[in-house]
Amino acid sequence: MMRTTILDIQKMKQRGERIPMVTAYDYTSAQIADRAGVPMILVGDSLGMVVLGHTSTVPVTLDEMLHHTRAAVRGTQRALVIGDLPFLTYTTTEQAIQSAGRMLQEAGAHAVKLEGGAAMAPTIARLVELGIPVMGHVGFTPQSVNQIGTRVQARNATDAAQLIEDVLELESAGAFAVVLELIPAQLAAVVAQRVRIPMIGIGAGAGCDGQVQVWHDMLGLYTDFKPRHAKPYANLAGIIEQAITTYAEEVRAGTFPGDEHSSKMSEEALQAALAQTGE
Ligand SMILES: Nc1nc(=O)c2c([nH]1)NC[C@@H]1CN(c3ccc(C(=O)N[C@@H](CCC(=O)O)C(=O)O)cc3)CN21
Ligand SMILES: CC(C)C(=O)C(=O)O
Ligand SMILES: [Mg+2]
Repeated sequence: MMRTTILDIQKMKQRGERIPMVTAYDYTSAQIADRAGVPMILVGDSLGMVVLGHTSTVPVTLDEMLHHTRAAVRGTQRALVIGDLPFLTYTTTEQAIQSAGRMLQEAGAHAVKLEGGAAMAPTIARLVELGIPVMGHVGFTPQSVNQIGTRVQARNATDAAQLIEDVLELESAGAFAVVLELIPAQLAAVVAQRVRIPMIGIGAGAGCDGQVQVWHDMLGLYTDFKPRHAKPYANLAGIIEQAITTYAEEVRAGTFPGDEHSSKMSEEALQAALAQTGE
């Protein structure tokens, strides 16, 4: 089966097909997402929160991202896997080339994502020139949480106009798609109509060309907080807790393991072994 390419993703927009994307952080989950037919998987730096237990994405390192991306890539056959570049790993074009290069060469990602608007355009243009597909990310950019807090962005006219400019710059720089996070739905819809490249929303309304959800949020696995933009399609935390509770009860009661989970040897072999131990 052929791997999804950035051209396939862009064709989806041209055909008016909406694009589902989900995060995944390891082999098993990426395998499930791939089997479900999701064309793009993001190994997000949100792993700092939902996998590593930090309170923001700021502490996440490139080595941690490479470690998880390698595992996720191994789980996929069809999905395009995007590695999120973490905080302060793309502060110059040279550093971005190093970081993105490791993401593709060492971790096997097929593209990278980085946060920022017009200011990132020269860096993105150079990465694209070198053959590295880049996804942009504007609106609420979690790596700037210490500067902007966690709230809907670009609500006033000035900020909304700036966001439109930012996306146009990213498109000109050669970004193959852009994440729009936590911006008003009407603004996201207008932006999506104005550009040829897919706009992937999270908390940005139904007018985007695609959507992205964090694995743990959409499956009900992360219970520290539930962002407004997240829809729990399952309550896996509850299901898992119940399964582990039942397991613990069965171990305590001696009803697990059963014969079907165990193996046997011949009584003769056992007696012979006991004889040899000097009984
Ligand atoms: N579990 C999880 N889900 C995410 O979507 C996510 C992460 N972690 N970590 C990285 C970033 C951070 N994100 C966040 C974090 C907090 C809010 C939040 O507190 N949202 C407010 C709405 C703010 C507003 O409306 O102004 C909320 O009440 O949900 C949103 C996105 C999105 N990403
Ligand atoms: C929320 C998405 C877009 C992201 O950047 C992440 O999961 O890190
Ligand atoms: Mg991220």
